[in-house]
Amino acid sequence: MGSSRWSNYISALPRQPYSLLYWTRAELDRYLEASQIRERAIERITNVIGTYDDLRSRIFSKHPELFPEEVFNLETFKWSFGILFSRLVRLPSMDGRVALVPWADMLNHSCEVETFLDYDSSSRGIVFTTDRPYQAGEQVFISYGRKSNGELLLSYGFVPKEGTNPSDSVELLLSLKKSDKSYSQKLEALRKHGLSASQCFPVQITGWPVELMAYAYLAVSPPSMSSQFEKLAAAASNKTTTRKDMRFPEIEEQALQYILDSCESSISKYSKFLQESGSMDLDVTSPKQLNRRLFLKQLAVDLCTSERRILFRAQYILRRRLRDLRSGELRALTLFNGLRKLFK
Ligand SMILES: C[S@@+](CC[C@H](N)C(=O)[O-])C[C@H]1O[C@@H](n2cnc3c(N)ncnc32)[C@H](O)[C@@H]1O
Repeated sequence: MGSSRWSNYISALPRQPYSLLYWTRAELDRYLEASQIRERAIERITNVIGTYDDLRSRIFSKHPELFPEEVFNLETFKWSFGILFSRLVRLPSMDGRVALVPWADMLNHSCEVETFLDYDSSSRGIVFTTDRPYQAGEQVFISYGRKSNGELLLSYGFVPKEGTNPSDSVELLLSLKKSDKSYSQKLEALRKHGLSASQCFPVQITGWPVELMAYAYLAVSPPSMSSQFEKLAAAASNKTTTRKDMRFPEIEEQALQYILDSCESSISKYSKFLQESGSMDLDVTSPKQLNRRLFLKQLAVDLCTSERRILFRAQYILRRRLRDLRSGELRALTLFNGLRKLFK
């Protein structure tokens, strides 16, 4: 490596990138059970290990003289991916191609700046133009992209302070009910559009996407609406143009209640973890192990607190809409009964 022009750069890279790639399965289960980011981490780890196993059986093991085990092993492979996930830069001027940009990748992320790295064809180099003035000696930040706290933890191993990330979101899991009379018809419509019986949708502090609403409408729609299943599945998968004004007043209340139920079940998982986290780490044998556990737990507590905060907001909005809908219905019913009495 010493002969490489990149040797100084490579030796300055962290020995263990901070990312969920380095959490064990037991740590993911213990600390991130409430968050959907756990599934993303498991998927990512499985993919990295799967890719390594595939390369080892097809190439490394057949050419050990070119790929010696002491260099091309799972640990170094994982390290390389950890480095890539935490340092790759997407370059908009090069059709979004990704690159490792030595030294520029030493810049830390701030959710408050809109400064991105990009390729500049006139100087044939990577440039970044800051969106604010900096004093000499002040730390300069860039943006790693509009990512949620969960995505930042997944790839970069840190969680911004609660309430400071305007791009923060939480994945809400919605599922078709197995007892639904139209279960198989709905599932068929979903599959046709690349979705499944359980689906995650991002919820932000400002609200939720129309795709989530379409999925909820589909989940609660009665068999009499079967002609709409296809259209709703398409809207849930973001494959339709007519979804902006999609409303079904006859099942709106059920759809909102269905989202609220999912939201509340998710909130209770977060609350359980946050409540139990105080007394979680007493069963350790070494100070090193204790330090690691406390560090990971703090990251998990920060993530879960920020995700639950978004769900609390969604819960508030949903309850208010339901209350308005129900009081509107009640007013209409009272009016109707009044008129009936009048004509008796
Ligand atoms: C592209 S590197 C940034 C440079 C890093 N300080 C270094 O020299 O290795 C990304 C890593 O920096 C750290 N990092 C970046 N921004 C951060 C922030 N706002 N808070 C905490 N850690 C941050 C995380 O460990 C992340 O995995």
